[in-house]
Amino acid sequence: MQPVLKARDIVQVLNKKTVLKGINLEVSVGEIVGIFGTKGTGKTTLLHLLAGIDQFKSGTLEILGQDTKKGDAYKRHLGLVTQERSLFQELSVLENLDFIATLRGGQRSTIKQLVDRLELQDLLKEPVATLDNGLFQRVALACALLNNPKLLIADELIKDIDFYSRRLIMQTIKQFLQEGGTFICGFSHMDYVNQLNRVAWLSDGQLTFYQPAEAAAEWQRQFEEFNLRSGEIND
Ligand SMILES: Nc1ncnc2c1ncn2[C@@H]1O[C@H](COP(=O)(O)OP(=O)(O)OP(=O)(O)O)[C@@H](O)[C@H]1O
Repeated sequence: MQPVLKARDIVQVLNKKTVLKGINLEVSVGEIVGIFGTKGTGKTTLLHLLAGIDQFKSGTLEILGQDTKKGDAYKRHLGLVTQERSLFQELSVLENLDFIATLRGGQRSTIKQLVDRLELQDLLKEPVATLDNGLFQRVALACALLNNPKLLIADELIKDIDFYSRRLIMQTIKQFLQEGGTFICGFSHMDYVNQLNRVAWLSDGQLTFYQPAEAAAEWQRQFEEFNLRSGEIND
C-alpha cells in the first residue's frame, strides 16, 4: 500500500545552520508516529515542512502520492495543530469552528460531532484567548479535524495539559485513526511514548527509529549517562 507520507533526504538550513541533515521518513495509513527530540533539535522545523508551511532546501516529500513541490492539492487532506496558539484569539470557540469549517469545507454535522467528542458544549461562547491549555488544545484539535483530514500533524498536542483534556484528546485521536486517519506528532516527554506506534528520534539533524519501549529505555540510558557526567563535573 502507498505510504501516506514519504520524505527522502530532506535538508533544511536556517540562518546558515543545517537543522535537518537528510530526513528519511515513511508513514503508513493508521499509524501514529511521534517525532521526539530534546529542546531545539528541529521538531517544529520538520513538522512545518511536512505540513507544507515552510519550504525545504533539498530532498523530496510525497503526501498521499503527490509530490508537494508540484502542487497544493494534498493540503485539503491535512489537519494541523501548531505549537503556537494559532486560532483566532478574539473569536469565540463556536466562531472559530464556524469560520474554519467555512474556510476548509467542513460540514455542520462534523462540528457537532467534534463538539460532542471533545466536550466543548459549555465553551462555545468563550473567546479562545481565555481558555487554559487543555481546553485550548481540545478546540485546536476540533478545528484541525473539521475537514476530515487523512493526515493529522500536531506539535506537542498534549504537553502541559490536564489529565481529563488529555484523555478526551487521545480518545478522539484513537477514533480518528480507526476511521482511517494517520497521525504524526512532535513530542518531548517520554510519558506519552506508549501512545505511539513508532518513535522517530530527531538528533543532530537526523532520525533514528525506535519501538516505544526501546525509545523509553534509550532516553533513560541517556539521562543516567548525563547524570553520571554531571556528577563527575561536580566532584
Ligand atoms: N526561522 C528561524 N531562523 C533561524 N533559526 C531558526 C528558525 N527557526 C528555528 N530555528 C533554529 O532551528 C533549531 C531548531 O528549532 P525548532 O524550533 O525546530 O526545534 P524544536 O525541536 O521544535 O524545539 P522546541 O522543543 O524548543 O520546540 C533551533 O536551533 C532554532 O533556534
